[in-house]
Amino acid sequence: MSDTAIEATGLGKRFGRRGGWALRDCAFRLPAGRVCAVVGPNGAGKSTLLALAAGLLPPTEGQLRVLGTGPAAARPRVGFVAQDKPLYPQLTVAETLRMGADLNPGHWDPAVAEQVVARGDLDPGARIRSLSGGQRTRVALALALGKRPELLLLDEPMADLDPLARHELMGTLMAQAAQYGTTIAMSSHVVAELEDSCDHLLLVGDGRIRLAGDIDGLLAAHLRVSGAADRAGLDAHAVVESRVTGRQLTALIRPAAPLPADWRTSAPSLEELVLAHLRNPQAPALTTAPAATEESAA
Ligand SMILES: Nc1ncnc2c1ncn2[C@@H]1O[C@H](COP(=O)(O)OP(=O)(O)OP(=O)(O)O)[C@@H](O)[C@H]1O
Repeated sequence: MSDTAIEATGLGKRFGRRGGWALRDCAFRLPAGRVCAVVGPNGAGKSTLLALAAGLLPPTEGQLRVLGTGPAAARPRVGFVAQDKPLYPQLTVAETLRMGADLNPGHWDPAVAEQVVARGDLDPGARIRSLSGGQRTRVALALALGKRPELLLLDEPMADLDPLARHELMGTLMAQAAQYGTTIAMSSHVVAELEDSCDHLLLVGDGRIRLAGDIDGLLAAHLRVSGAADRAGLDAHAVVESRVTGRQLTALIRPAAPLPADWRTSAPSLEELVLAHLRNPQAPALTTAPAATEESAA
């Protein structure tokens, strides 16, 4: 089994010959067994990236390896829940799960799928078209989890779930990851929701990878600093954002040299780190790949 779930090199996707690039020059590695948050503003390219990894879209340029092979070849081992949760509206919940079993001979876990549905109090005889958005999400997640995939790609899976359902389904996902070593890549706009469950981050902005790597490593590489207003003191460091209020300078930096002794420092939270990069699209990118200890600053 490959120790890498997804690896992209020079990956680009353009829709149509004259369309703009939805993704460009993307390079990152997601090690197997990680739970990865995929974050970024609207239109950044998150759905495109997940659909490429699911083998539903061909890349325009570059390479994408999934579970040690091409995305199309990896599809039987990958569960994908798209943003619009496509299901057959005329089928019942039970028929949908039976279809899941038929489509995944030899690796279908009926107990997992039925448990996800049952916890939502869904009537197995109910037609998909009669379900609410959140209930459909539950059925789509049941299908994806029942497949017992090695890699789960989830595009905003929690967006239309109520808080209790979010909590419960996030718990189910984490249990799956812990029990079977499933790699999960999950996009969301709610960073606080990902903080406790994810250990890896992909921040996509304007079709580029802005941050990629182990969350602890990315957080450790950044410092929130404050001190006397002297921007020159920042010159030695990679600055994500800085602000002067009166005589006070505050900044989020990647320190590259010893800091002045009178600066106060604190560790940023994941939400602070992500928001600072979203507010400052020109901030230098950082990609860390644990196995290769590769680091690049663009
Ligand atoms: N099928 C398509 N045809 C043409 N352009 C597309 C298509 N799908 C996506 N795009 C474009 O690619 C870019 C990235 O879109 P994508 O859906 O991947 O972003 P996203 O990060 O998932 O956004 P959101 O957070 O709003 O869901 C956007 O500019 C979008 O307009």
